[in-house]
Amino acid sequence: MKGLGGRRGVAGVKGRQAAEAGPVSGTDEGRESRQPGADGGTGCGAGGPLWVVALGGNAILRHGQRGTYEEQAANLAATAGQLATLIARGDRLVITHGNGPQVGNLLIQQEEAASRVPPLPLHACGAMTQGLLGFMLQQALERALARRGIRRPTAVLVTRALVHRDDPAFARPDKPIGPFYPEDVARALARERGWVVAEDAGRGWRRRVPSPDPVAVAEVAVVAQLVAAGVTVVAAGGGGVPVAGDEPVDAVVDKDLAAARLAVALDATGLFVLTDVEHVALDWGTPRARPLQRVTASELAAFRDAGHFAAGSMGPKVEAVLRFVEATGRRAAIGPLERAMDVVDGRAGTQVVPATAATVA
Ligand SMILES: Nc1ncnc2c1ncn2[C@@H]1O[C@H](COP(=O)(O)OP(=O)(O)O)[C@@H](O)[C@H]1O
Ligand SMILES: NC(=O)OP(=O)(O)O
Repeated sequence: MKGLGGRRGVAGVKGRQAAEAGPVSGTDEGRESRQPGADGGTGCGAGGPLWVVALGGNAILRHGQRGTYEEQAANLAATAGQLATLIARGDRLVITHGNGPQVGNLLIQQEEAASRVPPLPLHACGAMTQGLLGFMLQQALERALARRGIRRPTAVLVTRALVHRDDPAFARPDKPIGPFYPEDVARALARERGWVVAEDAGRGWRRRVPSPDPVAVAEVAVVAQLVAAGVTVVAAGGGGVPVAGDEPVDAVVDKDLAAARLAVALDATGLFVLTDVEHVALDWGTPRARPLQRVTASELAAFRDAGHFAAGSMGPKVEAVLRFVEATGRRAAIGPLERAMDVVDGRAGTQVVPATAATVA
């Protein structure tokens, strides 16, 4: 993976400097890095800035929806519209997406039909969700681009996330999957089916499964080749199928952490985690809650260490952007999906910058 590139940005030195300057106005960052000949030697070739974008659950399934195919296709059409605006102006995208609701639902289908058809294990369900959701995103994206008169291929890669077999996460299931339940129903399911359940960020109770830390994304070199060929790539969907050594393991990897691994390995210009809140908040869920608009990585790390970000929801997102900013010295952000371009351009969300002075709003 080292061979994919040195510390020069995909966008070249000028583009990197623009990216490091933190939130930018308009599309200066993109214009800078779209100059001919810009090639950071990453293996991703020349072109516009390369953003790794992690799509949160609401990109595919909104809270309160049951998760029908039609609901998910409609949500993805809206999501694709946001992403198409970026592609249309020349930005290059590698996209990861969540699968928590879908993989949990699929696992229930395995369990409840087990007397009639052989149930498939969790990691197989993860692979299936990668294929299906990637396909649905691919369809939506190519349609959204076609409406703008743009023909740009999208490739969906079934991707593996390399994990350690002795990761402590296997003993401490904390990844929420599947539907939300009232507490009493969740506790009854835990008793009857042996599930681990816990409350999820004030929204209800959910089943939890282990979520080992992705050490690397196995197919990153292929992702780089596709990007270099001008292809928009959907990879590490659902965080990637977790594999320890050469064995798949039953777990669900966090897609934000997988996105950070991808972004660092690809030497991406920026990492953007798109979700359903305007900002990351301190003292979230309390009357003292206040949004973070622009922070340095070290400030954000201090807030993390003080316990501001919940495991299984905001915690991994914060960890992901910190890893990217600390490893590359470039900007990352967490912000609302419906303002994707503003988040990318530094006008919305929580902008995380390397070391320059940042104001905590
Ligand atoms: N400190 C925080 N600031 C903002 N949101 C938080 C915070 N802690 C937990 N959350 C919750 O995290 C959710 C986003 O996490 P999650 O639902 O896992 O995202 P996604 O499915 O979009 O990847 C928000 O909708 C909010 O309910
Ligand atoms: N795999 C994963 O991180 O899914 P969610 O984003 O839906 O939790």
